[in-house]
Amino acid sequence: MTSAEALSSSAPILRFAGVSLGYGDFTVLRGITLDIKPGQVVAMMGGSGSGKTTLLRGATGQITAQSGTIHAFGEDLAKLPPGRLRELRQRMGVLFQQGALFTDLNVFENVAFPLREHTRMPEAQLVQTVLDKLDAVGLKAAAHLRIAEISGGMARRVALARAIVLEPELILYDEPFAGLDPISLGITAQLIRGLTDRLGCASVLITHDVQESFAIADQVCIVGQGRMLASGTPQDLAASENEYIRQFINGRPDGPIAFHYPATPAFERWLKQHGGQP
Ligand SMILES: Nc1ncnc2c1ncn2[C@@H]1O[C@H](COP(=O)(O)OP(=O)(O)OP(=O)(O)O)[C@@H](O)[C@H]1O
Repeated sequence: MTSAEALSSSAPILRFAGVSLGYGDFTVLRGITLDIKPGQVVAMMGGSGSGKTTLLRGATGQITAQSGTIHAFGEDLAKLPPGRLRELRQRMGVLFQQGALFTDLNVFENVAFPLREHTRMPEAQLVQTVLDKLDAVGLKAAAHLRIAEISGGMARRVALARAIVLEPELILYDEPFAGLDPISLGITAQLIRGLTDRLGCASVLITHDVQESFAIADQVCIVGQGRMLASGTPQDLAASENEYIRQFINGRPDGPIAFHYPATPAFERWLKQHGGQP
């Protein structure tokens, strides 16, 4: 069997089937169907407020589907008792835009933190595991530094090492490239691809960066207008004739992507209460 065949035959880590997601009576996204398999890097793209973060919240079970089903590791997230959901979440690494490192701990202890919290790993093994993960992000020799002593780009990489220290099967990245200089951006993209291949995990990234994500992704999904507008390989999307996709890829300000935030039922109620004109 080739690796491509192995990939296509393996069970999905994450499966969205006809999913609607939203908050209260406001539906952000409808009809989302998506399979993410081990070893895949999937880029989630879309305009501001299109629902990318909402999709991640659905994947971690933070919000439940308004309709349809979301399975992670083969389990229906809506049917799991809270304890079981917590166990599943331990198989996911989440990297938020603000890495939120502990400023009172050094680099090493920041990465060691999840191991100390969730495992009883002997100290010698823990030291080696943490150094290995720091090595994977190129920061082994920074282990002893305080967080105040490292740069913003380094802090991102420490947060990445911490997100992978429990060897998650699914890693969710919220805008991993935001605010990085072009070199750090390329390094981070290659790191995400390399870690996905090395750990055999799946990586889902929310990103606005067309160039870097197209360079490393197996699959790109574009959300907008309350649905999944397109999904396919970077090559498929680059060749698309669809206006929205073209506008998105080329970053043009004019086109079908709306500038105005759409009115929601909650806004209509608020406006009425305040006597504003629609
Ligand atoms: N906790 C919440 N309660 C109610 N509405 C929310 C909540 N979080 C997000 N929304 C709404 O859901 C919609 C999608 O937001 P989301 O954060 O998923 O967008 P996004 O694509 O990640 O945007 P951006 O790229 O600007 O971060 C927006 O209209 C937003 O106002």
